[in-house]
Amino acid sequence: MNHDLNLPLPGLAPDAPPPRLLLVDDQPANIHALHQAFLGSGWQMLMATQGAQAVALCRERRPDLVLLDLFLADLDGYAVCAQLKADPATRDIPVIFVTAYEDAQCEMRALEAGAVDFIVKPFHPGVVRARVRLHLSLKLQADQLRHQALVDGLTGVYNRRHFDERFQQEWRRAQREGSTLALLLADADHFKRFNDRHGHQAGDECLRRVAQQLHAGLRRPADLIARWGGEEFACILPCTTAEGALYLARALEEGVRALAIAHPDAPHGVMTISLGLAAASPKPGHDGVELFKRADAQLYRAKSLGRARACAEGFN
Ligand SMILES: Nc1nc2c(ncn2[C@@H]2O[C@H](COP(=O)(O)OP(=O)(O)OP(=O)(O)O)[C@@H](O)[C@H]2O)c(=O)[nH]1
Repeated sequence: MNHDLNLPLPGLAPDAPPPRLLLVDDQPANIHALHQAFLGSGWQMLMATQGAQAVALCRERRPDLVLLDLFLADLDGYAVCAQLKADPATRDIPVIFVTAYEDAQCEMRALEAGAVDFIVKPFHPGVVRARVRLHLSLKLQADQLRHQALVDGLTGVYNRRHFDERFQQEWRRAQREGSTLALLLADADHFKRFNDRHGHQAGDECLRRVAQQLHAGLRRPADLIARWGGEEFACILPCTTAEGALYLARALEEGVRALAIAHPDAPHGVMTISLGLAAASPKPGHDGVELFKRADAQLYRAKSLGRARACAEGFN
């Protein structure tokens, strides 16, 4: 039993899945020896005997850490590490080299290629575990910080900064692919009155529930919701026409209404939202500002028609 593996891993949330390690070595016996070092950890082990296979596994399965042999039959470890560091999807995965070459030049090259550590074979299993634990916990803590930077602290949906970035990406993608992108703006109705009657804490709780309901109501993996500010939310709906977005917006409105959050000072007696949306097939040289203006005008129309509804251009 490796007792050090039973210690809590700093940075690993209690409900998080177990960490995933990728072991890369052209000799199955070496993979077996590394694997033995982590027996009893409950961690997930992935294995590769070739460099290209290791890179592909990193892209597909996103391990939390890679233990990488220096000499492989196809790509050498430096090339594997450099490829991982060059790809935004894999660059944050820490790489530890494990090699029989106790040579300062090799170690320098490994660190220059982006490795976080260098272990010489034959290794002591306890030392490998200690180093892996250290780099794994640093990586998990960095993951948490990266995640917090994208998320709105109150509601748990994405924040406006992340929304702006993703909107630009989706806008460019729609330009390239000639597809239609819809933008949906949603605003809680008479929210000032809700705060005034129930207090800000209850207002915050209400916003959390509305945000989670909106999030749960999005149907496609590429759809994204963010808190746009205050009591307003924005959704990006890639590959969606105005008609499709209106269908979704109506379902979102019904979903929030069905939460039945008591709001005695609002016409329906419960919290409702108003939504405005617009869709565009972006042309080269156009930015998304106009789309925001058009969605905002429809939100204004929904408010002025009595709230608790969704409006889109060309639809009553
Ligand atoms: N509790 C809480 N209130 C917030 C938060 N952000 C914004 N608000 C409040 O939301 C209210 C928005 O008020 P208004 O913009 O007048 O809109 P409204 O009362 O919702 O009225 P309509 O939008 O016209 O239906 C203000 O009282 C803000 O203080 C927040 O994070 N928590």
